Amino acid sequence: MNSFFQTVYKSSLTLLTDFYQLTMAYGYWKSGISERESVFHLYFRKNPFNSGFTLNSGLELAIDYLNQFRFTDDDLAYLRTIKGADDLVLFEEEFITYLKNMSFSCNVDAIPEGTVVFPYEPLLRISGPLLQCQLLETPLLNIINFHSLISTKAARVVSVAGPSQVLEFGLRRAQGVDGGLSASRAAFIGGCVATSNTLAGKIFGIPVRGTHSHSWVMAFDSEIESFFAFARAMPNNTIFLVDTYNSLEGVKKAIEVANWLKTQGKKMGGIRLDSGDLAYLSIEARKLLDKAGYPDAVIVASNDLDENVIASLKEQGAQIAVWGVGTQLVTAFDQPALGAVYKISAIKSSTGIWEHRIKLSEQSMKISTPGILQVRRFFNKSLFEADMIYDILNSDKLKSSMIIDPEDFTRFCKIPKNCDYEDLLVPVYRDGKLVYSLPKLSEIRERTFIQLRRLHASIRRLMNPHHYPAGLEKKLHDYKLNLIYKFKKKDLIDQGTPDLSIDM
Ligand SMILES: Nc1ncnc2c1ncn2[C@@H]1O[C@H](COP(=O)(O)OP(=O)(O)OP(=O)(O)O)[C@@H](O)[C@H]1O
Ligand SMILES: O=P(O)(O)OC[C@H]1O[C@H](OP(=O)(O)OP(=O)(O)O)[C@H](O)[C@@H]1O
Ligand SMILES: O=C(O)c1cccnc1
Repeated sequence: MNSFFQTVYKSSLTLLTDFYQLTMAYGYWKSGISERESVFHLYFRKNPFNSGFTLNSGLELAIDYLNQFRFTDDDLAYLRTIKGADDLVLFEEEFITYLKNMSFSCNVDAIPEGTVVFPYEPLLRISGPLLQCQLLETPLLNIINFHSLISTKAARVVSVAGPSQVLEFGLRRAQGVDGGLSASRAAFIGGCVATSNTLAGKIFGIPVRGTHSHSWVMAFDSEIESFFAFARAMPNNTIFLVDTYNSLEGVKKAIEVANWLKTQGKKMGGIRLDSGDLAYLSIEARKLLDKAGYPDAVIVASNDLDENVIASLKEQGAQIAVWGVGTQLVTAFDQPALGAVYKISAIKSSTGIWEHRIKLSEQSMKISTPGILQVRRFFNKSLFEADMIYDILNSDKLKSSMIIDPEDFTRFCKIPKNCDYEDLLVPVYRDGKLVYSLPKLSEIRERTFIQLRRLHASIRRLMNPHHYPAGLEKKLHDYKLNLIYKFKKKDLIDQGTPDLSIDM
């Protein structure tokens, strides 16, 4: 892929961040701590769509963003124009010069795209100068939140549709230009076989597919004339939309054209249904096509489909080989945002010692996890068993095999014995240099399939899925709890709350 952002936007995207990131950057610089080494993690707290998993994606676009992360003269000229309340410039010239000379120097570790992930697991770990890490909060969230959301939705749709294919048809109802393009890429990673979005095909190399619209049929004096014209124009791409006037009558007309195509040595591709009772119509259409000698002609269905409608149609015995899914998929209709956050979890003191940081909240789910985190996935030959979030500064003492739910410490479990394991976050940048070799989009999509196969079916099911065990390693949990008590309930520690030892 060429740079997606530069292809589409042709200018710097460094200012694609919330303004408060720049005011904080200025504040760090004024306070003399802009270069202080710090660690941030990007993670979400709840799987979307009541799903049992989330499919991680968007890393390549995050890399694309980071590769261009520098302030251009244009960006700086704009910053000089921004004024405060008393009409004085906000950013002094020396700070502008600091930004001009800034070059990306962070370490980035990330979970590869196409990996199944779970709440509280860091998808990205950014460490480096405080000011740089801070500025990156908004764009990284923007990219990863949307991408992972749509990939997860696509994985759900594809999992119920399988083994039939899913085409992504969403561009016309996507949220804007990037909403359409990013969604096409994310949907492909989630398992769609192709997109109707031709620019996404060009930029990302996703296969493009398409049928024709109602306007095509309506532009001719009769439906059959329109089918013949389409067949003559493009005899190798003949899926006829049959529902403009009457679906089953439309199928009969498609069969007439198929008979003609046969005389030309060509085969009709099939038909598309786009309204009415898709179960009934597909079953009847299948009978007509089979009877006419076209058992290979595919039936494509579209019309506001999502994973639940597809599951219901399959239960009803619908004879649909290809599903065209648009609006519900690319807008993540039932849950339009993932809600990942980006929090600082450690900072080096002026004497070079790592100090942990924690964000407190009345809601336990919103309390951040301190440390420099990694995710260890345990698995047996066929299935993923459990994920452990641990602090790498404490990894040599990783003896405990207990994980504890970050939201509810009464929920814990032991990692089964004799599992293999792998650490999910892999190096992507070292001192600002890209050290990750980017997989092809087709490889990412393949990874999705393999990853999903390794999740127990009860975790993949659409409704009320089983909870995959993913939690904090016991020492990290104890340490976090201790910090919470230290900040909030110092008196409880004095009374001897169980197991609060910190020896990190
Ligand atoms: N057999 C079925 N079972 C469950 N849902 C279905 C079935 N057939 C179609 N649907 C879905 O029901 C929703 C509404 O279908 P409906 O036929 O009302 O669509 P429509 O666009 O109003 O059709 P029409 O153009 O005929 O008015 C769509 O999401 C469609 O995919
Ligand atoms: O329903 P979705 O999942 O969003 O899938 C895309 C929809 O877009 C098209 O409809 P539209 O009425 O825009 O054009 P058409 O004339 O091609 O049907 C297509 O026929 C689908 O119904
Ligand atoms: O090719 C199609 O059939 C198509 C493309 C976009 C939206 N709806 C249908």
